[in-house]
Amino acid sequence: MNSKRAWLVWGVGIFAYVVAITQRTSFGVAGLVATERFGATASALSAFTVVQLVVYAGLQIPVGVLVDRFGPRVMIATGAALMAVGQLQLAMAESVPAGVLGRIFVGAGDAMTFIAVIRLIPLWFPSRQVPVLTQLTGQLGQFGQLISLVPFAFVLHAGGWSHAFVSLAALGVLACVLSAALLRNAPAGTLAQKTSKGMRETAAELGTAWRQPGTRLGMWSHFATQFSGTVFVLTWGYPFLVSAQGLETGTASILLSLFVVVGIICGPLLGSWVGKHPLRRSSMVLAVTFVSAAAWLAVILQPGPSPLWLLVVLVLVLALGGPASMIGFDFARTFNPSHRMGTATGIVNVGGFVAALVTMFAIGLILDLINSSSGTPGDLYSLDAFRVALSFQFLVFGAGIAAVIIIRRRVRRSMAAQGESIPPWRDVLADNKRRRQQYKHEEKTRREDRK
Ligand SMILES: N[C@@H](Cc1c[nH]cn1)C(=O)NCC(=O)O
Repeated sequence: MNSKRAWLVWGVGIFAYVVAITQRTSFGVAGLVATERFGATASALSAFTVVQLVVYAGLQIPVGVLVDRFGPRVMIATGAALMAVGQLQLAMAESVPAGVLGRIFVGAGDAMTFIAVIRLIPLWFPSRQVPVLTQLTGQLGQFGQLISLVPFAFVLHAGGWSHAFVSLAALGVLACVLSAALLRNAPAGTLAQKTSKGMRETAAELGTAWRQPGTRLGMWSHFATQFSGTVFVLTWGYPFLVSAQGLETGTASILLSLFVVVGIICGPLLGSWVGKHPLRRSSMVLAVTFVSAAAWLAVILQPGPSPLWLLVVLVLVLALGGPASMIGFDFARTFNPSHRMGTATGIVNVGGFVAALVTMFAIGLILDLINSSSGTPGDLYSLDAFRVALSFQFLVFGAGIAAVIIIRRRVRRSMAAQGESIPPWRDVLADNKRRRQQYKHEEKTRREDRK
């Protein structure tokens, strides 16, 4: 355990996840070019990403079961190969259906990657390192967005559509070859756990994982915290910043790349906060969700384009949703036995992506409705249209907040029935103050003893 081999396996897993995120986010950067290439309306354009995410979200639970059966190596390599096929198809596509077919392959391959990479960690590392490495995996994977935003965008604008997507296919082939050659499901001499559950047993496990309120708290936490940032990065963020807010494309790319920086800085901080306050995880979820909704409100209520500082604040707050959504996986891990973790993780991961795809589709639809009813077609991405369309998010924020509050009451009731009660904030803060004072007092005594 924890040998050079373990780090190599983790490194290759991270590389495969970075490549998956690059494939996932590439279409968001290509959105404006795609509008011209396919002559697509806003809702047809969002169909590319919506279909991709439907496939991704729909495959989460089956993939969890398959990872248990066949191990992460096959799943990661197959996922990378599928994404390469999808991007090749997109490179050649000249119609909306042909392009959407490519994104279906990308969504399917992407669905296989994160769960399988996460599954490698407990097989190769001691359990005390698992939470931190899981958070780091989630954050490091987001570097894939930077690849989309900088080199991919460069090739797209300099070399054209086909070159850009063929390059992404080549990256997928590289991830596939490296995964097949270097990944191992478990250290030599360890028997990788394989299950051979039948359909009925698998369905029963799924039902048990779903009935566990902690799993649903994880799913709704993922739902509430992740969707807005995902929508922003994958679809509407770039056209909103460039066409509606009037930013230069370079400035918009820099703003989008802040997502990665915030994740890398805040992920470990949030992880350590969660470690110290495991009974306050849902409060952190609610705080991040409220702040995201407030930042959107401030931007949408601006009479004209927002000042750059406000857009930076919006991006920073939305970016916090990524690390906060990892709290959902923490709920899955701590409320389920290890043999049900894959299924529970799959359920949690569905939350944020379902919320994101409903939102991005609705925004596209509203933009089209406004455009077709305005009598001055052509200004599809105007600021006023975006202000109306983006307000749809408040419904989703509201649903997420309500669901987290309701389900956490259930979780707390069942914890209380098992003798574990949640101390009020007042007591926690008083306890922290008392501990700080005690520490200061001990330090002072030690210093005086040394004199
Ligand atoms: N919560 C994300 C990962 C993340 C971390 N920071 C920003 N995003 C997640 O659900 N990942 C699943 C995946 O397939 O990427």
